[in-house]
Amino acid sequence: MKITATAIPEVKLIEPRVFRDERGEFFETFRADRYREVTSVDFMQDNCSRSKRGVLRGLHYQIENPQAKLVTVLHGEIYDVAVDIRQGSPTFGQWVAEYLSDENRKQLYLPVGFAHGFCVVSERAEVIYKCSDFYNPQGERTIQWDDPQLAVEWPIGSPILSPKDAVALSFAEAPYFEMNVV
Ligand SMILES: Cc1cn([C@H]2C[C@H](O)[C@@H](COP(=O)(O)OP(=O)(O)O[C@H]3O[C@@H](C)C(=O)[C@@H](O)[C@H]3O)O2)c(=O)[nH]c1=O
Repeated sequence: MKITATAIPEVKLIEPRVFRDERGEFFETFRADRYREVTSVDFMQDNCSRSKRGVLRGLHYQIENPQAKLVTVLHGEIYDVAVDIRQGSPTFGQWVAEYLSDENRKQLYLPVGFAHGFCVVSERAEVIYKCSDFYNPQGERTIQWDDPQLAVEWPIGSPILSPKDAVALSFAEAPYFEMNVV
């Protein structure tokens, strides 16, 4: 397993060891001892979503139960984005992105204090992610995927959005985290 810091060093790119043979392939999506190198959070919830090409989910975060996330693609390919919303962070307002797929088997780890989103660049994508706290619908916030201040360079235009994501907050009006509490 290879762990690489991204341009925002707290966001890590993980390349698990993939065992391929004539039957197919095998890799560990998570194991507590090895992933301690990446994070010491305790994961509390696992999620799975399936989306079609052109879908964009995000940019989401929880304000009351902030969630660190470990993102894995089971099928297809996504462009996965992490935005630093920790006020006082040297990389506040910056973003990093990685292509995660069932070919490259890369995973992305986002600590608490980041907004998360992804878009689907394959016919379908099935994504699983571990979260370090529970989902709370009241505590969820969404920042506009195309906020001009953030200027995330998405590989698709005119994405398919949920009604909630279509009326998201601008980055300027979104609540942030304090760097020292996350
Ligand atoms: C996220 C979530 C949703 N739901 C429900 C609420 C809703 O009826 C349905 C679909 O929810 P959403 O439209 O919010 O799903 P989605 O747009 O996929 O939301 C997710 O996006 C990615 C980018 C993230 O990082 C996640 O934390 C989460 O915010 O599932 C849960 O029951 N538990 C959960 O943890």
